[in-house]
Amino acid sequence: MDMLPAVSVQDLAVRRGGNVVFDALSLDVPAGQVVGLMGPSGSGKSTLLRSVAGTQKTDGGTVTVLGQPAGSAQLRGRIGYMTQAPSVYDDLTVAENLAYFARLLGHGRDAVEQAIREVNLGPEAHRVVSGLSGGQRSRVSLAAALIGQPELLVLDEPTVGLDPLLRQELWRLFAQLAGRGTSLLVSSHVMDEASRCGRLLLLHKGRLLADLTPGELLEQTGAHDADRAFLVLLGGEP
Ligand SMILES: Nc1ncnc2c1ncn2[C@@H]1O[C@H](COP(=O)(O)OP(=O)(O)OP(=O)(O)O)[C@@H](O)[C@H]1O
Repeated sequence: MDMLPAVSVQDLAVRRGGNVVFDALSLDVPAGQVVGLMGPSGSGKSTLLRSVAGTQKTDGGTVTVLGQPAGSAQLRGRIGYMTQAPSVYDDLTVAENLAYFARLLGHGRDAVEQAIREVNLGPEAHRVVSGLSGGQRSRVSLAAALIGQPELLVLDEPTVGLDPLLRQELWRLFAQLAGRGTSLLVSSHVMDEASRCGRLLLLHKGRLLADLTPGELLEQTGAHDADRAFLVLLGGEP
């Protein structure tokens, strides 16, 4: 059965501070999968995620999210968005932060407890955020995005600063969420995370360089790992 894409971007144009980030970017994010948005620093990943979340001023084209224009009020509570910089309150505990975000969305204590469990922050639940490590703080932001089990998760480099074990746990969680039907758009510039995704969108200088599965990426480039494959696509050395 063909499902509507979770996100459809058509001819998107975005300028930021006088820089043209996208001039006519078009792509689809299939529903119910972990879709990796990969690309080097400055390729436009965060700008695309902001456009999907509805927080980016755009200069042309359309971004349709779960059948609605990006940023529309009907999408509130249907999307969880985690920005690159932790966006939680330093002077509150983990649980207090999440209770606050849950209240905004009309959810109760169960939703808070579930989000804390999913990111493995149980032992830190009653610690003040300012006293947590960088990786723990980014997991608090992730937990905030997970509250209420949104249909689409838009996650900007959620595994930055995490040790390999935690990264592995989070990718497992993403796969579980997709198994339940959640759509995930996850950015990363760590190419070895590409193999964890169901599908990959590779951005380079504001253009879509490839839209394929991790298997197709290796097959089409003849490379043994995603890092090399990306270089091959860029026209560099295999
Ligand atoms: N506030 C800003 N003002 C001007 N230009 C910006 C601004 N933010 C981003 N840009 C430019 O937009 C382009 C895309 O940036 P973006 O942050 O989307 O890339 P990215 O792929 O997410 O990078 P990274 O992996 O380093 O986070 C870059 O050329 C960047 O310099």
